[in-house]
Parts: sequence; structure tokens; C-alpha cells
Amino acid sequence: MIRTLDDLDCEGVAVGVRIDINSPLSETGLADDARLRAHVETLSELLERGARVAILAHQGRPGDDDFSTLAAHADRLDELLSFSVDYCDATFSAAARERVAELEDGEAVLLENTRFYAEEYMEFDPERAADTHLVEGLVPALDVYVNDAFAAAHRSQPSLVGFPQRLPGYAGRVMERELDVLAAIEDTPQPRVYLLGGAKVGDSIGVARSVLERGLADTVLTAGLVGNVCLLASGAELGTASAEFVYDQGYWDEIDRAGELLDAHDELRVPMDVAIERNGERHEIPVAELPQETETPAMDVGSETVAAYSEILEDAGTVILNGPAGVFEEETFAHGTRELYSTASEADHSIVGGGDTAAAIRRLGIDGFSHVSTGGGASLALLAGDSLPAVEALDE
Ligand SMILES: Nc1ncnc2c1ncn2[C@@H]1O[C@H](COP(=O)(O)OP(=O)(O)OP(=O)(O)O)[C@@H](O)[C@H]1O
Ligand SMILES: O=C(O)[C@H](O)COP(=O)(O)O
Repeated sequence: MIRTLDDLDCEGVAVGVRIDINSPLSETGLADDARLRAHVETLSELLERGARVAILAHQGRPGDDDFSTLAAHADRLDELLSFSVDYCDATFSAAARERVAELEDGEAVLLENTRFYAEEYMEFDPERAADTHLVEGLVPALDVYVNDAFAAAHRSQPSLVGFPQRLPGYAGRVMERELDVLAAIEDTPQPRVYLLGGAKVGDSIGVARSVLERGLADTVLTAGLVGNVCLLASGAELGTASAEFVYDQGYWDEIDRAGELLDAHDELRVPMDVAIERNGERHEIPVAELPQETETPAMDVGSETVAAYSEILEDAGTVILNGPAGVFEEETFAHGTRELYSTASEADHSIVGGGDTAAAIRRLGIDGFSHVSTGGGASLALLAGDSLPAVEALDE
């Protein structure tokens, strides 16, 4: 059983809250604050109820351009919440413990990027994670631990799985809601249609396999790069540029995996036409008519595919979307994503997973979905039937 904030007596309690505010950055700071907004509910509730809140989070991966301090995140949280959120440039040192000890009831501090500390970027089993410097260092300053970082719950890192070994653990409101929706897919109305696009081919083929083998999906529609790989697996000649792109990304193993799935499951569909760039313009071609030599890869699904997929989406009881249908960042190739997502948003029950997917619907101004997940890898793992280490660690 996983305890939630309903089970927590907050008044005067020092709460360590793990959130996921890993966000795209711009030169001036945060390029998107959607993930910060998602945690406002949990943080506000804790503060309103008189907790003293130490917030833990990561940003980027060591060596990447977006591996940065959390100073800008603290400023933005301070603006978003009607409570003060301070920033502390330490994570688990004496300075961090002192800053947490100074908190008054109803005050919060965002501690520094947990991944500035090497052990946090490693995966441990929970018992071992509980012995890491981060957890050892902070536990004396905290009374309880709340995990609201659903989007990072597929990682078995110390700040996600170690604390609940040493402190009473609770799920925050984001975590609770995500699990309520995504772990209960099998109870949603049928026909259940999955639209899998985007560029995470291995993960998406894994989801397709899992939902088809478990009988969860009535239809799996493929689009984006995932669709291109499935087309190649079906024996289609996609043209040299698309094939090279797929091979350059290292997805050749996925072609075999997709081929096995296509052989075994008629419910798995591939695009009938695609859009490529020709003389700077969008050009749609039926897959069967694609020339062998192409200069640009397939960047979107074509109108024939949109029409056929839309009919299936219109009849769906539940639609689960992960990954855009094309390179939606370029207006010329946003057509498939815009059309298919708009149709999907009208289903009785519609669930969107994936960071880029959520960005796509915001950018294209499509709303009306039943649930937009904060998670990318975490929602894919859950949809594929895998358990999430950080969730297991909260389970008593
Ligand atoms: N045909 C295509 N060829 C190349 N890239 C494509 C194609 N279709 C979509 N994409 C790219 O896929 C990317 C998004 O895919 P991804 O699988 O990462 O989505 P996501 O799961 O929502 O993201 P996140 O990793 O943030 O959770 C976009 O940047 C888009 O341009
Ligand atoms: O953005 C995400 O998917 C999560 O914050 C996890 O980040 P990671 O993939 O760098 O572990």
C-alpha cells in the first residue's frame, strides 16, 4: 500500500519532497515551466498544512548543456507558489542541513541539483541507496519523505529510492494521479487505441509488444520515426534518406523486433503515405510510390494515413498517445500531429505521455485530453507493464 498526503500529519514536520522539474533551458533560464507548475499542488498543500519543506530535484545529465544549478527553478517556484521558496546551493552538506533546520512552518527551500553529486547519477537497489552520502547526509534534517517525481520514477537513484528506506514515505499528488491513471489502463473503455510516434523507437516498440501481447490494445497505430521503422520492417522501400536516418540512429535491431510484431499482430498498423521535403515544400507520397533515391527522409505521415487513422481514433473508447506523428517543430511537418492529436482529444478517454508529446500539444494549442502525463520514460515504462523502482520503494 502506498501512503499519500491524506495520511500525513504535516504541521511542523520537516518534509523532504522529491519533485521532477527537469526542464528545457534557454540562455536566460527556463524555456518551459510545465513541470514546475505540475508540482504546485503538492507543494502548496504541504505548506498550507504547516510543513517545513526541503525540495530535492535534478536538472539535466552530467556533461550535457542543460546540466545546471536550480537557482532559476527556485525563482520560478517562488513566483508560482503563494509561499516563499528559497534556494540553497548545497544538497546534503552541513550547510544544507542548517538551512533546512532554519525553515519555519509553511516555508520551503529548493536544495541544489541532486545530480551535482556523483552517486545520484547511479542506479542502486533501495537498501544500498539508503547508505549513500546524499541520503545519510539529509535524513537527520528530515522527518518524512514525499515522492512527487513521477517523471523520474523509472530511475533507481538515491533521492528516489533511498529515502523511503530510512523515513516514512508518501506519494505526492502528481505521483498519486499519474499512478491512478496510467496503472489502470486495463480498466479504461474499449476499443483501446495506441498511437505511438516520436523518436524513441526502442521504447515504443517495447510498449507495442507489451500491450499487444497482454491484449490491452485493440489497435496500435504507428507514426513518426517509429512508423518509419515499422514500414521498413514491413518490407516497404522508404527511400535512401529515411533508411539512412534510421540506420544512423542505430535502430537496425528495432527493424527486426518490429518485423516480428507485424507478423504476429494484425492490430499493428503502419502509415500508407508519408511527407518529405521537396524544393523546400511538403510533398506527400504513397509509400508504394516512394522513389528509391530520396534526398530527405520521411518527416510526417501523409493525408491518406491521417484519414485512415482518424477513423480508428474516432471509434476509440480510449486513446493513448506517445510521441508526435512527425517533426512537429517544423510547421511543414506538423500536419499529422495536429490532425491526429485533435481527433484523439475528442475521445471519451484520452491519455498523453511523453515530454515532447506534451510540448507538441501545447505548441499546437490542442487541449481537451483526459490526462496529460508529466512523464516520458516513466509513462512508457508503466504503459509497457514494467514496475517503477521509485513507486515500489514507496510501497510498504
Ligand atoms: N519522422 C520523423 N523523423 C525524425 N524525427 C521525428 C519524426 N517524427 C517525430 N520525430 C521527432 O520525435 C521527437 C519526439 O519524440 P520522443 O519519442 O522523444 O517524444 P516523447 O516521448 O514525448 O519525449 P520525451 O523524451 O521528452 O519524453 C520530436 O523532436 C520530433 O521531431
Ligand atoms: O526528463 C525525464 O525523463 C526525467 O526527468 C528523467 O531524466 P533522465 O532521463 O535524465 O533520468
